[in-house]
Amino acid sequence: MSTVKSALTIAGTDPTGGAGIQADLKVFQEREVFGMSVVTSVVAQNTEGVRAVQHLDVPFIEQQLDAVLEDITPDAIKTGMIATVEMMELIARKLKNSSIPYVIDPVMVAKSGDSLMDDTSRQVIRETLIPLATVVTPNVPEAEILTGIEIATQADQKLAAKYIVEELGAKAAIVKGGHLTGEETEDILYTDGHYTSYYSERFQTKHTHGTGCTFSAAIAAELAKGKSIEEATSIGKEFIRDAIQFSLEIGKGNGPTNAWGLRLQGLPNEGENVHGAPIR
Ligand SMILES: Nc1ncnc2c1ncn2[C@@H]1O[C@H](COP(=O)(O)OP(=O)(O)OP(=O)(O)O)[C@@H](O)[C@H]1O
Ligand SMILES: Cc1ncc(CO)c(N)n1
Repeated sequence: MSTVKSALTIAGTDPTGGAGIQADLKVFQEREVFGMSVVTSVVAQNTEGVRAVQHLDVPFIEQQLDAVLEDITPDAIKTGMIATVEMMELIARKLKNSSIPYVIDPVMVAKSGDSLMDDTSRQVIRETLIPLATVVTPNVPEAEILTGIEIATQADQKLAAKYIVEELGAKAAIVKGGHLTGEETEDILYTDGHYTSYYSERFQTKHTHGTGCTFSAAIAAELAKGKSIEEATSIGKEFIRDAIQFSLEIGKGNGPTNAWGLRLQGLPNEGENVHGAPIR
């Protein structure tokens, strides 16, 4: 029996591989958990923006979920783009009595500004999915929609994180500071009555496609390995820092994060792989 832990992502797709399901699977692989995925929406997007979206039928999403869950029990679950109320209700029904750590990245708008969740769902996610979450990882605009609190400062981030736990019923919330300004980014975790801040330098780069997906997938992977919420967030923050510092100039728009991080700080030398080992 394998001792490798597994994680399941339930999310939308990005054919350029930088966000959504594809990003999550790369992060799971890099964090050494076995990655599994259920697709909710197929998105025609690239580093420049979203061109079109097709939502899969809810009964078909259910068939995918059943196929995985009746075979393999994941050690952690992450949801990303869950665009409609019907999809949320399905996932809530499936996860209601589960004790599997569950990370919600409440994806609403892509970096390009394109909407990935309809208006009703932005409200309904509060009642359906958030109460089931082990960790919710909103960026500033998402936290504002979830809580109704305008966020401009660290104190506002704290209020919002506490609201998501105390009022909406999540076990923990991390209000990310990527959208604020300053020399550092500060992500604020609230859980069990305590705040913890996670910092990194703010890199001046436009290559931030998929940062939210990468961060939350890394946290889910660490929870799958049995780490505490605080430890998982700390590892996730280091992981996303490296993935942004060495983000990849791939595509014509905002390039993707680099899940290899420190191991690929530039292009590999000719004849070598990302580990610096010869390609045979
Ligand atoms: N320029 C930057 N330099 C360093 N860290 C950053 C930068 N931008 C974002 N981060 C960090 O990346 C993580 C993801 O945050 P962000 O707010 O960008 O997520 P997001 O907006 O949900 O991303 P996405 O566009 O994928 O939805 C957080 O830990 C945040 O602090
Ligand atoms: C499918 C998907 N999920 C999340 C994001 C947010 O980056 C995106 N661009 N696409």
